[in-house]
Amino acid sequence: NENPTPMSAKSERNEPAASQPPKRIEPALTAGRKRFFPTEAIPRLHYNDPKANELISQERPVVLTESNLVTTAMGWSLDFLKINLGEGYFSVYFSDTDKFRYFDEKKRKDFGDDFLVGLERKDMKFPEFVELIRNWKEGDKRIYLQQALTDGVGKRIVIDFLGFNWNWINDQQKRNNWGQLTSNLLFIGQEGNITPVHYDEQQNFFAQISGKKKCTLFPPENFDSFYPYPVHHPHDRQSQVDLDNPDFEKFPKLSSIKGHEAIVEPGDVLYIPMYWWHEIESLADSGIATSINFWYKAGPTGKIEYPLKAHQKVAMMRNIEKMITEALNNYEEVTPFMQSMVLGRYS
Ligand SMILES: CC1(C)c2ccccc2-c2ccc(C[C@@H](CC(=O)O)C(=O)C(=O)O)cc21
Ligand SMILES: [Zn+2]
Repeated sequence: NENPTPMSAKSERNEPAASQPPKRIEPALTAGRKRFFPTEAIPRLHYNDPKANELISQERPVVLTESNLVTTAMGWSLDFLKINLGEGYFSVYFSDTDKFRYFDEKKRKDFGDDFLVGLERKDMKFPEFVELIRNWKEGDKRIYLQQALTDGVGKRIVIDFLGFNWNWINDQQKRNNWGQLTSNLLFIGQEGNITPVHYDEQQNFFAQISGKKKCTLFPPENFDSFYPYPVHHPHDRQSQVDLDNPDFEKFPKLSSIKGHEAIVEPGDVLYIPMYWWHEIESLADSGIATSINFWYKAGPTGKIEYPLKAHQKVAMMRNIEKMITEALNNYEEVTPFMQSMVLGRYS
């Protein structure tokens, strides 16, 4: 609220001092595009609720409220950032469609650029990005800024950064035996932008600062249903399927998926467990979407327990795929090689 009533005025009018915060109106999970698969709501719990900590320790998604993880960043409007983010260059992605499929620059050399359908990256100064996003109109390429919060940012940003709820998140890192915090990335994109379904190999506390994002998650058990690109492909870790027009002939196992959904609003933190598939849609009519994520490496595996967890099998498949592809040194030989190994022998 722009002009909070001064406390004195309140007491004169004998209003209850701290009136209850307005009841949160649950945004209908049906917001966003229609889906061909069933979904269930991701639990939404107070960040100190023991049940929340239980879910995190079980590597299951949960939306945490009231954590104040990034409350000091709530004032990071575009104008504020223009003044305080610093003079550096920022990575801005452009897409011809509403989809922003991640690509690994390092893997582009082997694949030329034909895979890069309508996606490109430009480095620019923040004010230029602000101009673009403010003057955007239907028909323009969509834009998405992604930038690591590292040194080089202005001192106001550093102060706000130091004001994050590090006590809580450092405690989470310790109690769950996670590895190091690898990065805090700042994301600023338009309403309607979609990051298609993919998985990351890190634990992620995903903090929403402005706008609403509809997050649809699927467990690592669904590895077979999402048909990820080959590991050496620039779209490694991304699913080949398009959830908006599914090709059930090419990807038959897609028909049996069930999503876990949440709409995160400013102040919410979504725990995206490592290896969980996730698609993230910046909801229309919710304004510019700003998020900060906290990516943690996995901790040491410790004792192997059977049966193996799905994400452990995903890690194994990745290693085997890498070894075989590199050893054969020929992309085309991978399928016949692996078929010879198992067809008629293990099946
Ligand atoms: C789309 C974009 C800007 C991009 C383009 C090119 C290369 C990488 C990426 C990339 C990586 C992560 C995100 C944040 C988030 C998704 C979301 O919030 O949209 C997410 O997936 C996560 O936090 O794990 C967004 C992007
Ligand atoms: Zn991700």
